[in-house]
Amino acid sequence: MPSLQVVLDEITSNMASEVDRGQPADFIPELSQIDPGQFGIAVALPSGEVVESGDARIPFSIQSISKVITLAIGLGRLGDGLWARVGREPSGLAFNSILQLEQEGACPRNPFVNAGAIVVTDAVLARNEPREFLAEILQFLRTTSGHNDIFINEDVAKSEANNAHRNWALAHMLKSRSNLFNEPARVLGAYFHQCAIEMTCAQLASAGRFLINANGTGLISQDNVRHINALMMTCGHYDGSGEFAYRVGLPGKSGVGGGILALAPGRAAIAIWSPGLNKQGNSALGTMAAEQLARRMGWSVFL
Ligand SMILES: NC(=O)CC[C@H](N)C(=O)O
Repeated sequence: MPSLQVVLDEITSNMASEVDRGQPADFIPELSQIDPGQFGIAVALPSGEVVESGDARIPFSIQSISKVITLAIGLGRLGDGLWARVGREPSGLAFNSILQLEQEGACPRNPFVNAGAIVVTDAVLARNEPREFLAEILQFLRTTSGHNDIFINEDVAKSEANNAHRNWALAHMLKSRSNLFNEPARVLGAYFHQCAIEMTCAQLASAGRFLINANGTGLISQDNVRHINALMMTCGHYDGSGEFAYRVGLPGKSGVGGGILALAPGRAAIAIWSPGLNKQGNSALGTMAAEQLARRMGWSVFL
């Protein structure tokens, strides 16, 4: 088995020479400014050791990776009751697609497409204040990562709120179908802020360890670990989920900030960041790096 540090350094140097780095998200103006030349990777092992390379200590916007945390909290709190409001099937459509919600009724396909994530945020928010909801998510991430310096970037949250017309459409559609308890503005305020949490690769990999532990942890049951891994594998990269499973062979969740959290069950939690996105809105170099890492370490769950 090659040394993990050597493999990560090799991948970082491979990525430095990639010319086709994708485009940073353009629908959140604050994110469109970010330099696509950056690349970071960190791997957290069950022992707690974290191995990293490249820009692994630069905070980035975790965006949709936050949906994994709200799902973990939602499943813990509501159990299977959550599935009355959101499905568990891949959508085969873009993360912000409106199509299925109109065609199929109130229940979004899965908790990772925006419509489904907005429902999960609504369910976890319930009657609480948005600041209590956000404090709970930050606390979850600080506890699991062991890092207290994890914060929300208000400018990113505002930038999205002012431009996320599709999310406003989705939230109003959900409300019109009686699958939102709170008012759209209240849910989306919470949702834009959870997406605007910033973390480094080193912090995110450490936090991700709660999802590679076969025995569950104090925070989440073994069943929920397995269920969340399954959903990350089938739905975590939207209409790029099949491609990610084919190339990488690991459960993963992407965000339009260019981050990816991938899990090698029982072995490693992996965080990769590079801001340029591919056509499906997933990190272009992040996917490539995850593929190289899984192959070099023999970590694909499909052998
Ligand atoms: N895929 C993503 O990261 C999307 C998150 C973004 N905040 C949105 O709701 O559109």
